[in-house]
Amino acid sequence: MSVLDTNTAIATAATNDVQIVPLFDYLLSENRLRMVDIKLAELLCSSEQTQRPNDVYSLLLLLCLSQQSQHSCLDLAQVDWRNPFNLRQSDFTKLAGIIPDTLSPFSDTFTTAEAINCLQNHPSVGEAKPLQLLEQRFYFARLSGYEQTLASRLLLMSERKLDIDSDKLTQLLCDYFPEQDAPEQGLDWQKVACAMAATKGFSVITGGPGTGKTTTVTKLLAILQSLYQNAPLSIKLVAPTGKAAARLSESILGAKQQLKDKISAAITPLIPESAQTIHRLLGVKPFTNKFRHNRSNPLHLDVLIIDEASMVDLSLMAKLIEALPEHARLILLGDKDQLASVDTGSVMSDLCQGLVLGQTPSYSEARCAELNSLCFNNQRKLVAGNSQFKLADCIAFLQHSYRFTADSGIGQLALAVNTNNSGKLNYVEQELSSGQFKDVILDYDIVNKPIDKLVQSAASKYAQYLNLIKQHASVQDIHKAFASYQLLAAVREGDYGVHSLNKRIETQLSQQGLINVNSNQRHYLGMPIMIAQNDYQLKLFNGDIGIFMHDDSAQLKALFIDEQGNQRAFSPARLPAHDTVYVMTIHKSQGSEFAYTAMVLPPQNQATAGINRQLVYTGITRAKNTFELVADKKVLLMAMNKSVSRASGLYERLVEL
Ligand SMILES: Nc1ncnc2c1ncn2[C@@H]1O[C@H](COP(=O)(O)OP(=O)(O)OP(=O)(O)O)[C@@H](O)[C@H]1O
Repeated sequence: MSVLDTNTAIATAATNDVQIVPLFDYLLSENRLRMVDIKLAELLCSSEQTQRPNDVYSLLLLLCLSQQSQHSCLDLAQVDWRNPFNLRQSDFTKLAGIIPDTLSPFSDTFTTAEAINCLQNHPSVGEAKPLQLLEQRFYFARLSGYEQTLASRLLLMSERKLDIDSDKLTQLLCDYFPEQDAPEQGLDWQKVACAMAATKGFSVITGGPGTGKTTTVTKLLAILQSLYQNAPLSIKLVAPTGKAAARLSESILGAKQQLKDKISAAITPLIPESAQTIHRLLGVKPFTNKFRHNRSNPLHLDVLIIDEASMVDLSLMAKLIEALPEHARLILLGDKDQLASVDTGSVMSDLCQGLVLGQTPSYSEARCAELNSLCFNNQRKLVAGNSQFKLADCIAFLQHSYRFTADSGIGQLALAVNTNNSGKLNYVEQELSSGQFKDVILDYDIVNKPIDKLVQSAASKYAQYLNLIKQHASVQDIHKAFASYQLLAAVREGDYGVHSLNKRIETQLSQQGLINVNSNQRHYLGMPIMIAQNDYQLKLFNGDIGIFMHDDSAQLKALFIDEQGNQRAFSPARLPAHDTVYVMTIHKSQGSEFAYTAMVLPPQNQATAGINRQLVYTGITRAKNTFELVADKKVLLMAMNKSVSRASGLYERLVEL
């Protein structure tokens, strides 16, 4: 909307039965700003020395909003000074109620340079002050501090000289990655990734689903233990959630099994099989947000592997890295294209900035020579690029999917979405209609299709675990059956949101006599729940899934399986906040996989701003064997076209000037 339109709208509205209020009062009334933001801005702008209090006050409110959207900072270069709070036409064209008096609190001629100038001169901005400015990035000091800690520690780790027997490493790489096993087209990127991670104190191994991240890291651990056989390394495996940790344990165990002919009997026991959550590794101090392990009480380990690293937020990553002993190696695993962490920051995608599918990452001349020597008998297979990013030589990108080959609809659909390629989407549709792809179901008829059909289909899948409960099957088997199917929703509210669909599925199962919902009791036999907030005392974490069953004394308990495979029972009264989970949001599904994953996107008139490429890609890549999409094609295309990123200065702190 142009400023002219807005002024016209305000003038028009003023003649009607609406009240015009100052912009910030309006934003407060709409819950877009919080009172705590206003108070903070007042506090920090109260100083006499402030030259431009009104502008700094407004900038602070923008910073608060940007932090609430999980950005690490406010990128002043990205702000539209004529409409900085992203007001819409509808904010000014109400027939009743209140409307804001202006589109922008800044003057018509205000610029980014002016914003930088007034912040630079403000007493609360600067070193050891509550606010910081780094070029055009405006920070709360805490988040700037985390970024700085992370950047400097990662750089130190990457630059540390390692004592490695290169001849032995070359031989081991040759043994674990024989030439005949390399993918037909191109380089064996898994071999390159192993060589990279073996020769640096810090490395990232990123890749889409089934590109062999776990297989590669298992080989890497075998290689590292072989290199240091005289003094075996202490290796720890972690993931951000219990579910992801359980999945990592399972995958490492599977990879070890598959590689049993390659890994020697002396090395096999030195590769850990059991992963834990990051919180468990760091040791949470009850009732605080502090950990037992920190800079002054470092962890006891030589190598740390973090899986699903895209889910780890800036603050947790910084605390984890601070708790590493100086000599430790760190390896991040994950898919850079998935949704960023629930909390502030986007560490994984920041570190993987600039990687493009089908292209060789940009490595330095010296690094290419080293890798060509270790992996390719000095043939010039890797050619140097010109990246200024100081960690470029630490980033390995796996590009060949072993799980989803060219004849897999899931892999092709994920690729179409991830690369916003509508031609590829058409190809998937054609292959589906000719019966070539058997692992995908695309249902675009969301408008005419009654929700009941979707609900019935989900209920028929959930009947399996509910029948197992009736048959008194083991808790493990019941959990396994429940996890074999999952319906994912993109939104919480509306007909196609989590709340409504959960209710409908519950009603359907109840009508079929599979569950017995009692209006006097919230919990019932067979009810699946997901924990909604961390409880460090009970060691139940956000995202953990429990199912209500009867224990030996016929008491109704929520039964969970922890990441070590042990079962844990809790009576309903002890449980932290939790929700029914026949349907979960795509956000909550991150770090999990399901044999059959169904995903529903709301129709166009209910689609919200949060539906984007990363969200849909994350949903698709949860599917192991079958993926079903129920969505209006227009909404799917709109999501593919919308890629989101978070403001952060991590990459820039690591760029060579
Ligand atoms: N070099 C390879 N040659 C043949 N098969 C492979 C190779 N690497 C991995 N695989 C197979 O591909 C499948 C996926 O591998 P893996 O689990 O290591 O991938 P991932 O990237 O960790 O997957 P996820 O998407 O679950 O994170 C496994 O069945 C594995 O055995």
